Amino acid sequence: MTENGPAAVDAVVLDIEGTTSATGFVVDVLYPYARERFGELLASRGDEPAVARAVAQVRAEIGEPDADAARVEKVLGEWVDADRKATPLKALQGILWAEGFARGELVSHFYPDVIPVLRRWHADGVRLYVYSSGSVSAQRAWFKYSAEGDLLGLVSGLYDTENAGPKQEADSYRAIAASTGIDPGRLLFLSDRPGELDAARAAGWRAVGVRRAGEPYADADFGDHPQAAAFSEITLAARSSS
Ligand SMILES: CSCCC(=O)C(=O)COP(=O)(O)O
Ligand SMILES: [Mg+2]
Repeated sequence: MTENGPAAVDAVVLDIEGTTSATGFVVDVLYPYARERFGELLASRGDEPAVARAVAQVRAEIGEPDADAARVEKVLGEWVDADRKATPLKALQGILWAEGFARGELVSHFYPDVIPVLRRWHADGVRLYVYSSGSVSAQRAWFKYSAEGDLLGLVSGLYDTENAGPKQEADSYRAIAASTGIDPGRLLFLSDRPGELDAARAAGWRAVGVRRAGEPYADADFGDHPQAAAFSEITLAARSSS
């Protein structure tokens, strides 16, 4: 499909799960990796500022200010089972995943069509950003430890629900646009979830639904959003210096 908006695209903002990468990998590999390590993290590293902060957020969210480590671990497990994109869960997962990637125990997954297109867009001067429910720390590791090596040089910035806000709210996209300094109409968001596409468009962005066979949202109603089954189907309008 061709992205035929009124102006050229200056930057593409990428969702990860279901868009650049397989949900199956996240659910079957990453989730168990973190889940097996929550107990040890909470028991032995609870004083680390990032851990303590996330634990406080979990306690606040469940309305149990005195919840002990075992109770917090149980809640985290329930959130994983429900695939809740809760910010403190993502923060704790991100700590463990980043360490696993750095140790060589994890290698990120990208669909085969993605990296060649990201390299081409980057070479063409299109800026690339990430906006995922996965924490910034997890995103950094995801792009650094891919099967094709370190891809962080392609990426100009990383956004998550902590620094930008929930992915189904237009204000989050307004905040990202302001942070990048790019006109919203020249930002293109790629995502597998119609609710995220709706929010981006409500903020004045362009949006394309990435609808990959076998992904959980492949059969969802994408309304009138343009759609693509792979990045190779997305052609950005020619850019000019004006
Ligand atoms: C490296 S991000 C790990 C994936 C994850 O936990 C997640 O929630 C991704 O959700 P997305 O917003 O990218 O669909
Ligand atoms: Mg997604």
